[in-house]
Amino acid sequence: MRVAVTGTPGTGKTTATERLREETDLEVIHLNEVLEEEELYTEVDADRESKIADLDGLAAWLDDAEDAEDAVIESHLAHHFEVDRVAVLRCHPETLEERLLERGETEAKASENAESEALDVILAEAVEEHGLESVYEIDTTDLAPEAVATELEAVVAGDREPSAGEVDFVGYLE
Ligand SMILES: Nc1ncnc2c1ncn2[C@@H]1O[C@H](COP(=O)(O)OP(=O)(O)OP(=O)(O)O)[C@@H](O)[C@H]1O
Repeated sequence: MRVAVTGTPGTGKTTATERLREETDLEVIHLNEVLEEEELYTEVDADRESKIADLDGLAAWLDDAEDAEDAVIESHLAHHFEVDRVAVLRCHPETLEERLLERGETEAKASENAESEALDVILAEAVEEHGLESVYEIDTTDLAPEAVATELEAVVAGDREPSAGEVDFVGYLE
């Protein structure tokens, strides 16, 4: 079973999957680390000061990595790969913005991500690529990282029903 954990930056993917790694025997792969270690990026986007992932390179790396067969793949890009289930972490845009500013991101990056979260961008991509029956939304706004990890464990174990479209932050944009 390969499960993607995706979501807008700041929804808490890294934090929750680290808890998952500590508390269970699940294999957790942080794609950001793979991208850095294997230099799987095509160019550096100067304006945003971020690297552009080489999606084909990452897909090939996942195909070859023995421990990636049965694993939790964490990244805001994780839903672009071959996986059995997709957990989409969500967070109210205002809370998301606060989390990102606290983490030291710029105002521009924080508000851009808050808007993208309000527009369900990653959820829509996940549903388009994997279908409603494979997507599980987890609203992390009022959940501690341990509780998010518990929800993720339930997704992996098959103890949760697929859910997409239950979280609605569109009012934030009005
Ligand atoms: N459940 C939570 N409740 C409150 N704060 C959280 C929660 N999860 C993470 N945070 C905080 O929010 C910030 C973003 O978390 P984290 O880095 O895990 O997000 P991410 O989704 O992995 O982001 P990125 O895609 O940029 O790697 C961190 O400062 C973290 O401490």
